Amino acid sequence: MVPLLPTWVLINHCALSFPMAFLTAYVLFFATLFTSIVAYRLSSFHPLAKYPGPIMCKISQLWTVLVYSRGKGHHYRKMLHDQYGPIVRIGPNELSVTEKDMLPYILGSQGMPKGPLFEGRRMTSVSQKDTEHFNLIATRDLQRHAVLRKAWSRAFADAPLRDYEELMLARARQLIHTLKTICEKQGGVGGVDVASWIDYFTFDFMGDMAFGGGFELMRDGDSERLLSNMAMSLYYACLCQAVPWFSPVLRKLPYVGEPIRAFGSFAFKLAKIRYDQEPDKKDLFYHMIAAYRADSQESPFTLILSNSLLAIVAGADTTATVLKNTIFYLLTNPAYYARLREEVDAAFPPTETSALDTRILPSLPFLNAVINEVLRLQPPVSTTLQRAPARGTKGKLVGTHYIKEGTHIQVPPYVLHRDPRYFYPRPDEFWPDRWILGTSDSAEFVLDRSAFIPFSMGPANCAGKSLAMLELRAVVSMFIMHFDMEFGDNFDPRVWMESLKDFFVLECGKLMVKLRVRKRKGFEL
Ligand code: HEM
Repeated sequence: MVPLLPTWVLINHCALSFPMAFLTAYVLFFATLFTSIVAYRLSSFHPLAKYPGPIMCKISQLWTVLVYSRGKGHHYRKMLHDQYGPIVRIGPNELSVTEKDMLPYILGSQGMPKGPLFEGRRMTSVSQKDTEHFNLIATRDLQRHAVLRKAWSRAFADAPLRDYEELMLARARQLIHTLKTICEKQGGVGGVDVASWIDYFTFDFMGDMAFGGGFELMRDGDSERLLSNMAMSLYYACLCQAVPWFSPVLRKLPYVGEPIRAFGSFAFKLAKIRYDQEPDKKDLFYHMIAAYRADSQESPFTLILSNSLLAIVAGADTTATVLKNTIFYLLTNPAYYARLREEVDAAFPPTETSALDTRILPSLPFLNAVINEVLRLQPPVSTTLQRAPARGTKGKLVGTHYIKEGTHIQVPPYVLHRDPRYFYPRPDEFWPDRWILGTSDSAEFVLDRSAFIPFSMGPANCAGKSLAMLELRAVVSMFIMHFDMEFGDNFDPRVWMESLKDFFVLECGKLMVKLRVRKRKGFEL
């Protein structure tokens, strides 16, 4: 409407025809609007004016979209912090922080609710008002988050964990058995893309855990293209997270939105099946519904539907990434691989014929050091832990920094974990021994566990952390026990590193490995 006034002026005073006047008025209007916005964002009046950062970031979020579309957002963020320091302006209204003393005020119990990024990531077309349809991770309202979180937390208490452990070990045995069969068929040495098999395994297990079964990727392959639909959905979610208003538009686009819709209808189908029939074994939703009923009158179907995608994405992809990277780092460092094998073999001596005893695993120092080191160097959620002052509060004091409502903060674990102030020496290198040397902050050695946040921290930290650690320890140990591994012919570690893409969850490429079944007594599957 506003440009109609200059249109009238141009027609009457400059003798322009209506179409020319109309066009000129619109061009002038938007040029003035954009110039004013850019001028304001770069001016000293902007609430984030005092923070350093690249000019492109200060001008528009579209710059961030461009950077993240290439998958190297984690490298870019590290470069920004190396250049500008621990607090960087990474968007017109956004800061990135690696100052660990500020973490409790951002992520911790004195912290803030989730930021707008979580709206951009939503894969289903749920309106802003239908808050009961948001899953846990996408819920920005603190009270609503607390209700949902209680259900998730109860579903990960000790007793439910034992139920999931049984399911996880059954699937892990299936994975090892399948890989052994491949080795036999290939004359003793199986050349396989371990990355795909790990994806199949984590997906099958999440299916068992969340829906009482349903996926058989290890057995049947991925004919429904679940993994590629999930990967594309994550990619689009990653692009939209910086521009949440674009998310509903993108979902509706005919070709581009197809994988998101396919993945959404797949989750709907599973949720429906799960709602209609109780599984034989107690699964995630069995425990969640029981906990939820005590606090809410809402239909369990809504709970299942809204959280089903979250269970798969949060549980399968993250754990798979760490498993793949653990195998990668071990094969790149044969001395560490040999040391880990020694430790695992000693813990489960050849006379032992029983299956893996998971109770022993948390006490194996090198196993845990290796896993921590992988989580440190390649945290699956690398850069985008975002929080913002609660709506209507005007702002929040974060340490000594006042953050106004309408601006937000991200914490990038990838950068924090490589900060020499917290991990020193060799902050960028795979050096598991730092976890064995222990906590210290002398000039020669620093290991600051309070800056180690692969599972985030505070009230919205990873709900599945205990399960993830159980799974990581067990599956890594089983690979070590049952196989001799080396990289496949022509495998180039640089290509692997290049394949790691920060699409909000770290994505990986192919991991070609030669597997040889170990000739060793014991270790029954
Ligand atoms: C190594 C594996 C895993 C890593 C590194 C990891 C990491 C994380 C991180 C960093 C967050 C916070 C995300 C944010 O605030 O943006 C998170 C949240 C979450 N994770 Fe995990 N996760 C892993 C495995 C799992 C598993 C196995 C589950 C089980 C299904 C799970 C369930 C969740 C849930 C439900 C949330 C949302 C918590 C909330 O908003 O309160 N995660 N995870």
